[in-house]
Amino acid sequence: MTDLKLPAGMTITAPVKPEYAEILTPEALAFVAELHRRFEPRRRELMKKREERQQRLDAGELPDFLPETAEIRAGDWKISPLPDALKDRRVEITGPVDRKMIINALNSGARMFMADFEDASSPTWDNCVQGQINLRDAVRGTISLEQNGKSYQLNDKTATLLVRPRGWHLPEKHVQVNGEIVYGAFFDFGLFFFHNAKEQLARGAGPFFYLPKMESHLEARLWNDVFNYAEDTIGVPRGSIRGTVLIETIVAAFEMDEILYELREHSAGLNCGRWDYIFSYIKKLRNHPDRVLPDRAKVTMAVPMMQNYSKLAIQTCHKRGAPAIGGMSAFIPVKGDEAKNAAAFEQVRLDKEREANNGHDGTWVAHPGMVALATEVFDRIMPAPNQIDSDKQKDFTLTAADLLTPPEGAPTEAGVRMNINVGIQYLAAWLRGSGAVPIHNLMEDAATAEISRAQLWQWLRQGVKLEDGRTLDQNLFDRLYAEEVQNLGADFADAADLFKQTATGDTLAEFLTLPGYERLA
Ligand SMILES: CC(=O)SCCNC(=O)CCNC(=O)[C@H](O)C(C)(C)COP(=O)(O)OP(=O)(O)OC[C@H]1O[C@@H](n2cnc3c(N)ncnc32)[C@H](O)[C@@H]1OP(=O)(O)O
Ligand SMILES: O=CC(=O)O
Repeated sequence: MTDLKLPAGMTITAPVKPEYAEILTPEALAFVAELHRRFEPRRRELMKKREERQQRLDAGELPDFLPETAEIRAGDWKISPLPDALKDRRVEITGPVDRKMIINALNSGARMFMADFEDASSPTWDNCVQGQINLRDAVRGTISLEQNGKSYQLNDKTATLLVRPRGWHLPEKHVQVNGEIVYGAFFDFGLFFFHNAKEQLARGAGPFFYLPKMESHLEARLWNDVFNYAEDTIGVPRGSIRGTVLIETIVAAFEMDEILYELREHSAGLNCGRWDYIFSYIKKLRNHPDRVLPDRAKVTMAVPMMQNYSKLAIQTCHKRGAPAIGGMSAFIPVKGDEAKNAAAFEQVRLDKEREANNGHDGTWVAHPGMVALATEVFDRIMPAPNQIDSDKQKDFTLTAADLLTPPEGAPTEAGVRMNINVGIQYLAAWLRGSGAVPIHNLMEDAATAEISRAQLWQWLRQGVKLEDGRTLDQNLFDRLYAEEVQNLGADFADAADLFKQTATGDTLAEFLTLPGYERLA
């Protein structure tokens, strides 16, 4: 292991492999330390605001458009013009920062690749630092790999890179400044930006980011201030950084204009992060008996509440000259079963056609096998590079209730069992260091696992009536849970314990990845 030269006040409590020193350089760490010193107090204040808001929601308040920002919503303004590299984003593939996946994603034929330190990655120390090494090599076009007798290297034509750092809530527990933990957002963004921004600009792209899990425009303002500071510090022009904000909390859906406005010099639009959005709906409205959702499989993008969310994002973005990117269908190719495979492709086709017809400017896919299909759909429905200037959704109107009215239907025993089974299987993989896995032929990541455990928590708390008339009480839950755990077997004991803690605790844990992180190396 290697001794690093650390900036004053910084400690690192994890093993540093020799190659990590190429990323954890004194200059890069000094930059991360300064991000922490300047911006951590505001990050904490914003987390406190989240708690206060939750208390008001728990007491019966409902999210709504903010009266104090009405002028911004009514104003006539646009985001800065998009750089050429971000004008056509018809298909974006996403994946963890694993070396092989990065190469495969960049070669997949998708226009863009979002490399994910968030929901698709389990934030072990090694994943986070090795991920930075992988991305550094990807930016420079030198990434390659020999694995299982196969040689991986980049094609001549590759996707444009976007990076999703961890959200404001996730700590990087191995790094401290003056005894305070440095947060993952500062660590991931800081290291990536420091090492790659100038190189990316020189290659005709730029430091492009996806910004996850924000709950208000004030959180977007903090990112914008971080971006200004970062650009000035390394000496690149203002507006070099472009961030696409995931609208993936029910509260942020009421601040889309305001979020674009805060980031207007750095914005690359919005994305409908549907899975976290559903999780957030459950979490934020957990105390509201009239806002209980049916089984996860029934909360599709076709239900009115989700259609309204997609259309509002499109309308808001286009009014501001910004792209509105669609979301992730969890269907992935099914091996060894033609009929199921065809059904998965059909589901993705329907989802992408709905998005393109609504007016989205691009979409997400989880797997290289879905790139050609999504491209064919967008090529057919969106002949121009994007739909920003189209009239689709121009006249769309909605009320707060249209975003908040849940779809009809009661949960089922099968839905309860599926949430337990998938949640535990996912957590077992996450604890082993994999943040995205195929389970029952669907892509599962942290966001989908959050839905599983938050639904169970809310259903139990509300004593919900199942479709067959029985009440989901503790006795019934305990029986179903015990049966599912037994079916999974002893290897899943640790994950089952963590899952139960986050699905049945006295209070609903904010994120399952927080207690989970305490168990990670
Ligand atoms: C809700 C949200 O936040 S969505 C965004 C975050 N989630 C994600 O990004 C998930 C992305 N998807 C994945 O991670 C993967 O597709 C999984 C884990 C679901 C399935 O992966 P696998 O089990 O490896 O699938 P499969 O065996 O079919 O893969 C075939 C090949 O495609 C590659 N592949 C699969 N998915 C991806 C991807 N997203 N990016 C790059 N390569 C991929 C595999 O590495 C494998 O490559 P190889 O043949 O060279 O070994
Ligand atoms: O991050 C994306 C989502 O769907 O959640």
